[in-house]
Amino acid sequence: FSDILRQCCFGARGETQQYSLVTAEVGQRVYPLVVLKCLQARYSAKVFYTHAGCTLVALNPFQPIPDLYSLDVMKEYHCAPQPQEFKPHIFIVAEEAYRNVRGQLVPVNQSLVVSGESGAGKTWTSRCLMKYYATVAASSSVVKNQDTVERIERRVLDSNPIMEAFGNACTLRNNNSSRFGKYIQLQLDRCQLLVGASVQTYLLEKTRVACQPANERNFHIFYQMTKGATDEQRKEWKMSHGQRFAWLPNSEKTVEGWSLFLIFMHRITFILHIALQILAGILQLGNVNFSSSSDESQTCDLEELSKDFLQRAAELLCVPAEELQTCLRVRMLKAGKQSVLKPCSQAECSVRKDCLAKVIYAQLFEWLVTFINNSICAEESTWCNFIGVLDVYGFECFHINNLEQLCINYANEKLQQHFVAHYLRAQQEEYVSEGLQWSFVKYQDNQSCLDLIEGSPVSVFSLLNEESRLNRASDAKTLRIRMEKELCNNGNISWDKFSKEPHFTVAHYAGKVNYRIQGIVEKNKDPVPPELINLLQKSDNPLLHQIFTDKEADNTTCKGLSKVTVVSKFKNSLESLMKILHTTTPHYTRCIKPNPDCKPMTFEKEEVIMQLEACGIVETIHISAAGFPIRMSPVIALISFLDVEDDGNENLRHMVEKLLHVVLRHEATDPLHNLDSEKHNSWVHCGRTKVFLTQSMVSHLSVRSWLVRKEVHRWNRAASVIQGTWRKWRALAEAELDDAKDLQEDMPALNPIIRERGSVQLSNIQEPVTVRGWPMGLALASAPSITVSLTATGFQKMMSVMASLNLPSRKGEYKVETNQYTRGLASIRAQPKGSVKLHCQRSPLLYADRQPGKKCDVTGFNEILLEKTL
Ligand SMILES: Nc1ncnc2c1ncn2[C@@H]1O[C@H](COP(=O)(O)OP(=O)(O)OP(=O)(O)O)[C@@H](O)[C@H]1O
Repeated sequence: FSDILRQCCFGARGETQQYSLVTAEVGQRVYPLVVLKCLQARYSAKVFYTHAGCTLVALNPFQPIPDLYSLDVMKEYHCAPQPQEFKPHIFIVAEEAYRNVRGQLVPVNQSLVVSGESGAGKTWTSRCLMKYYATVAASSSVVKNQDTVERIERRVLDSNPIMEAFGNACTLRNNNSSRFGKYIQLQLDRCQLLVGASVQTYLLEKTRVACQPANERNFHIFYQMTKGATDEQRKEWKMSHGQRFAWLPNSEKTVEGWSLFLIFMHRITFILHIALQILAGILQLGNVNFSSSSDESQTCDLEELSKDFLQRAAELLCVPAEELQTCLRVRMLKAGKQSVLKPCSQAECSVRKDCLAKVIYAQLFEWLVTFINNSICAEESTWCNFIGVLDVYGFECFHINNLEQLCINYANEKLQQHFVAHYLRAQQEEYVSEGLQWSFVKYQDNQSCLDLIEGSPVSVFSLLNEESRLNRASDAKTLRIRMEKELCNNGNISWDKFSKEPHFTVAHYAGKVNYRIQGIVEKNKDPVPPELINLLQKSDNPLLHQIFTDKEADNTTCKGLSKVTVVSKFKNSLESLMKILHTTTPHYTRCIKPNPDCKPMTFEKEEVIMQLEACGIVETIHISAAGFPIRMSPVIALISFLDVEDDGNENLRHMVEKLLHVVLRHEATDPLHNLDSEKHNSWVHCGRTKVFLTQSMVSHLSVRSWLVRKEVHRWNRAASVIQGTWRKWRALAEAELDDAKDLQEDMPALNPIIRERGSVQLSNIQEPVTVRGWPMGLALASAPSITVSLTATGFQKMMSVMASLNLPSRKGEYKVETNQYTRGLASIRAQPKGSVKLHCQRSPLLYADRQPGKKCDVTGFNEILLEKTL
């Protein structure tokens, strides 16, 4: 957590290693809010990337940001000796992974996990990463082949628009939404040059082919085809002029990826032409409608216009029209070894038509991925390492959630578990390297939720599969009762018995989600009538014939479509993905969508906080808080806690530890006074380079004399921890100029903080504020606006310090010359009714409504440093 705020406040990782955020007396609830505020402040300052521990948070600006991803910026990050000291950027993640490969650190292979909800910027981020590698890992010595062989980097990048055309669609949440997950493996040779790539896809939303949610669209490729077809192609695709397609709603909108499609059409190979012909067949199929039949024993008739559409579909799919019609209208029932033909109802005909379109599209997409892989994948002997980019759907929770959401959220649970394990390990490693004797109490992970979904012997998946195997229509209520009975021991599942629609609720790490049971088994079976497969296998279209015949040999897909359920297939592919992830060094990027309407520069807090929870940032904070969330260098600890300077004493850290305990024990008014020292020992640890404090220590420190009731910036925390008093502060303030010089010598380390000030926001430090001179001064110097409540006495003391500084005064007015750190001219002026204002030429510094006997508010108390140095 300290990392988060360190980054939130100061931008670059590592830059202010020795400082940490200390939020005193804040419950865990407050942490995400602090993160939220920081992200908001950074967003409004047009800073879109923020490091949060081992994660990069990427806020979507929803507008092009000039020069943020330019070639020069890429080079800058690539060539920097310490890129992590630059402003947070996706290129830091990219470069870090690349350097890991170059350094051959084990595990050498890397995974860049990009997640977030729809429209958050995953695809954009993945593209940036790929462009980065295509640039920095490009071979400069391929010139010899350049004329004949397309450079591999280009080919990898060019495959993107093709995949997006087939797999992306315009949805309510994103005009260019990827309707599948993907893991792109960038293959590097011994010299870490990009020599190839391969793509693995997950869970294509094939239902979209035949059924588009209201106000959404079908896959881009269909619109690109209908808009871009030449007369010749129209003829080839049997599209009449101005023909409307039932499966292409909202055709009037602009077509995504249009210009890229034109390029694609130029380069298209013969086989892709054939693929487009199949797609044209699907479109014609979508216009086929059946009328209802009054007699169940009779087949449904085709509507008049549909005859022509069916004929065209059959021709494009290269299957006999008669057979196609029969397959759609008649189903085959098996009774033992006998088969019986039964006419389908109108609704069943429609389901079969949709099913045909879906199975063709899904298989075609799979074929396309293989086709692309064949063109970009390097020979195994030529590459030795890889960097994988995983672009997956984020956690989803809609009003109605179906099997698709269950699969997506299950994948997210898996990734979250992987992330938490990695994060815990990283934390643990840091403690070990710092020499801390401490081990994590087993963290409450999400294993029980995963057990609920995929575990054995009984789980949601196992029950769904059992139900799917039964040769009968499934009944939602019965399934719900069964689930309730079998899964009642798992605390992650619950039911609302009074709900009209049978459903179950899963408590995911990111929140509870209700899943509808109605239709879930059918979706899981995803049945494809064998008649349809037989028909496609007989197709004269070479591609269609090939993909469906090949699939027959592959028992897990086509033939097995009736056997291998959706959840089993998904679970298997996810398991292989996890296996790969486990063998790589992961890097996490969480994309956040700052508003649901994709408006530029609009930050809606509720939206963001939900996503912070869903992407596991909140969880990370909790894990961090379970360890030592506060870290500071011994120097700063000394400066902050005691009046000790870093004199190079080799036992510095022991001294700090000792002194810290002394301070803690001798604070008479502090409740820590009554606590045994054993406990103290577990709260403060001095590592090799940093002092570590636990969260509980922060809470205790904050209880009374160091009471800090709201979110407080780390500097104030340091200041309030200080044992000093106004008197001491005054003494310091009165010290000779030498003292000020000493201070200035110590300043270089702190200067960056002062320079970086601007994102610090504080409110309400309650009395008594124990200011012991310059750390507080620095704290204040680094904050542009702080509200501090002081007692009237405290205020008077401050005034007397002012007076003791011999500030030139006129009647009721003090003038203060500021020093190099504060710059500007300040003055304290008596205000009517006893209030006092401190003015500064550069910014209003201090405002106090002085109400004798009551607390006063002092606003903009940010440049007190000047008193000290004066
Ligand atoms: N860094 C960025 N700078 C400018 N615009 C961006 C950036 N990231 C995202 N966008 C904008 O946001 C839109 C949505 O982003 P993107 O398609 O990457 O989302 P996604 O997370 O992949 O969504 P989905 O899951 O629906 O595919 C992009 O089309 C682009 O206009």
